Amino acid sequence: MIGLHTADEVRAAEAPLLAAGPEGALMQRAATGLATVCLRLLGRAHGTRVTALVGAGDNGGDALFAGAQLAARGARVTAVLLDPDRAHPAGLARLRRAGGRVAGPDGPTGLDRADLVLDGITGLGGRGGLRPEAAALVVRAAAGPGLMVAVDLPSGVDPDTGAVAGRAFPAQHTVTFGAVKAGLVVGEGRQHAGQVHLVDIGLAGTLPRPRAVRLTDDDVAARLEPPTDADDKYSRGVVGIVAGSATYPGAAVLCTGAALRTRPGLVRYAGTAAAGVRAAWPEAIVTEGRPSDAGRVQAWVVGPGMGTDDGAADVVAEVLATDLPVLLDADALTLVARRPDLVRDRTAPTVLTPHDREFARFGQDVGADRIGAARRLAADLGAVVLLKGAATIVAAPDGPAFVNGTGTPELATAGTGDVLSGIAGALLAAGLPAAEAAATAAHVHGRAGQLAAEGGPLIAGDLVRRLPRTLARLRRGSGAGLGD
Ligand SMILES: NC(=O)C1=CN([C@@H]2O[C@H](COP(=O)(O)OP(=O)(O)OC[C@H]3O[C@@H](n4cnc5c(N)ncnc54)[C@H](OP(=O)(O)O)[C@@H]3O)[C@@H](O)[C@H]2O)[C@@H](O)CC1
Ligand SMILES: Nc1ncnc2c1ncn2[C@@H]1O[C@H](COP(=O)(O)OP(=O)(O)O)[C@@H](O)[C@H]1O
Ligand SMILES: [K+]
Repeated sequence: MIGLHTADEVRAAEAPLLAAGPEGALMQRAATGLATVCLRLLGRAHGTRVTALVGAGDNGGDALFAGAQLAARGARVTAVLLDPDRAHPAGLARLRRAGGRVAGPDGPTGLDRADLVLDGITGLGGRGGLRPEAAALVVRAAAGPGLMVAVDLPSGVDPDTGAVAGRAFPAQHTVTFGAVKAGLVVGEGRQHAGQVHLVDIGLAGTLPRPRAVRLTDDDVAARLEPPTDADDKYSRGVVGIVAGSATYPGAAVLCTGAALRTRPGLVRYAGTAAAGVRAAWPEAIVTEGRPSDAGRVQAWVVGPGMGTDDGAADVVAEVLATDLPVLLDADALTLVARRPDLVRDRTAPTVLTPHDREFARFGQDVGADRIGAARRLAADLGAVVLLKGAATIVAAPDGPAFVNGTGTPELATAGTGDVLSGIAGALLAAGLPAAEAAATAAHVHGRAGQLAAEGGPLIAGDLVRRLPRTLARLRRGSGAGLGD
């Protein structure tokens, strides 16, 4: 698992190391790591042109020291000082000694010919939207040809939430120090961070247990155990699905197919799309009746495409009255938003899987702090909330939140959410704790999307078809060609 940390946690972890000295040692580690990544990205230093945007804090110090290292290897480095009187003195001296040039924002910045731009305007100390002069420099940098590399985090991105107020540095790479900041992997911060490179500056022993994490392929593989000799179709977990309608069987077909393809022990379907499901998936056990007619299951998935009429409301209430894990999606979310006590009163686990508009039906917009928003709704309802998005969040009333790291924008197509529900339902039925089932499902779903997108634009059914291969690759190990 990769820990995702806040600015305060990183600062607290740095404190004892700073106190133990020697002075500047941490910054040297950071700058060396930064210069090393830049060299790798440039291929060579000699003859390249680097412009470092330098604010008045230690983030600017990192950029100056790294710039000095690149200059010492033959790069033509220009440091653009936003606040010349306050630029990190030792870093500035080192850059000058190494042959680097220094300019103000209105001087010869070299941005129009740079091979690489280092963004050292603000890091952990940045607050609110970038000030006008910094924002203008970022616009000029983005218009130039240089590879955009953020120091610690893109200036203008909130380190904890990923919120961007106004403009932020649109990095292609972010070299971050000591720990991955949560703001780099969620919301707008994720869009601005590009590829994140973590430089070890020795904080591992002093960082607290993270309040947010990202699962790796290996973490997920460990939660996807294949069947053993001792298994039978019941022992692998029976999932029950209530979705779709006679007129719109699509959601039911996708959801049932995804559950079958994730953990094909047994899938039961109850609802008015029975004919469509039966035709698509003869392996499922299908009833036109109510959930109570379906036979025994270990977890329910309720909602995709089922409608919001009184009949649907009754079915949702019936399922929530069981003592089984229940996943609520789509129309079921609309219904429980009107009667949240149906969720609050449960003792068995409940998972809600809203996108932003469905989330808002519970009374508050998601806003810029997506992890915080998911946590708040989870605490309010006493349930697991999977908030969909480019980086899907899973939060429970307690324990760490999960920020998903897989997926592709190609997933923004109708029906992919129905597939996610089916995958998650199968993992719930298999007995995974609710938050882990949801987070594992989001990871698998994203990997299936990446695999499907290799063949061009995808439709939701492609995910179902790719699930067996996705699961096989994950189980074989992360070196099996499903890179980030
Ligand atoms: N501590 C350590 O040992 C290590 C620290 N490390 C590095 O230090 C970084 C933290 O440095 P930091 O604390 O000096 O703050 P930093 O990110 O440079 O920002 C402060 C500057 O930004 C300015 N500013 C603020 N908001 C702004 C805005 N909206 N728009 C424009 N400007 C704005 C603010 O201006 P002021 O308010 O003072 O006028 C001030 O000048 C950290 O991210 C990592 O890179 C590493 O070397 C590892 C070891
Ligand atoms: N830009 C994007 N990048 C990555 N994943 C996305 C993006 N947009 C949507 N997704 C994913 O696609 C799925 C869409 O689900 P949902 O909105 O419920 O669709 P539907 O209701 O049509 O099934 C979610 O898993 C979401 O995380
Ligand atoms: K920065």
